[in-house]
Amino acid sequence: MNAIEVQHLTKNFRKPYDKTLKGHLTSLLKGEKRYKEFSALQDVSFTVKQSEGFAIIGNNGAGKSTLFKILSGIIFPDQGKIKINGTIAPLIELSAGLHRDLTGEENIRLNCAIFGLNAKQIDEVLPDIIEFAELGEFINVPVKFYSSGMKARLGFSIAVHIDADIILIDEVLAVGDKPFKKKCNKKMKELKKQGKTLVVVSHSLKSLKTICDRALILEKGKVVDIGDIDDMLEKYEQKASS
Ligand SMILES: Nc1ncnc2c1ncn2[C@@H]1O[C@H](COP(=O)(O)OP(=O)(O)OP(=O)(O)O)[C@@H](O)[C@H]1O
Repeated sequence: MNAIEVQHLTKNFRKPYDKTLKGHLTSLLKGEKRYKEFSALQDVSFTVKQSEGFAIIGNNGAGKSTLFKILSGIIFPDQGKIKINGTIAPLIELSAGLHRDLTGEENIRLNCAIFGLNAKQIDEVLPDIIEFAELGEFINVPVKFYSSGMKARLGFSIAVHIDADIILIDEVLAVGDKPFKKKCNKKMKELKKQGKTLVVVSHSLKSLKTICDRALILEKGKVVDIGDIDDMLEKYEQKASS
């Protein structure tokens, strides 16, 4: 069964023309357009199978985060269809989903409640999330005082413990230290064995190899290729070095 089906997805954004204030005012008076439209995603189609590890690879600005935001329901596409079979836990951008004035523990409770866990379920899962995050005393400190690595620990730990069917992981492995990255990789492999679907964005290609079965290469919002992870990484690296 497919966990995710994406068909002909297109997302346009508006970018202001690079003009001086005088230029903008002149355009305004002349009734000229002050923005140009561009496609962050253009006719993107792919499927992710259940319990598959699926990587999205692409250079800066290729559209990876935009695609993740659409999959998580944070923003909507202009065109295209998405079908998600199951519950989804998005771990996108480090601080997204974490409230800066709440402590680590309060953020865990809040995120679990938003995901639909009741008070008893939250009490059950809370010790596991705290233990995995390894934040020590900082679990009782507001998140605004956390480093990016600490936020990544908390976000990752919440996302992998709330028992979602599909987990979206965006670049979290880039900021964690070596022992934590190792622990995350191990956890992701365990989750796959349990039948969870993982969709991962990372510039750390080596770690993708151990977690993902297939990959999609995005370039300027368009799908270049989809296939076996080793083939796609080789293709991407060849392109980068040419
Ligand atoms: N809200 C927005 N308004 C206007 N343009 C945007 C918006 N969000 C993203 N973009 C643009 O869309 C394009 C794709 O951005 P996106 O963040 O999805 O790329 P990415 O592949 O995740 O890049 P990176 O690897 O640097 O994180 C970029 O040109 C970016 O400037």
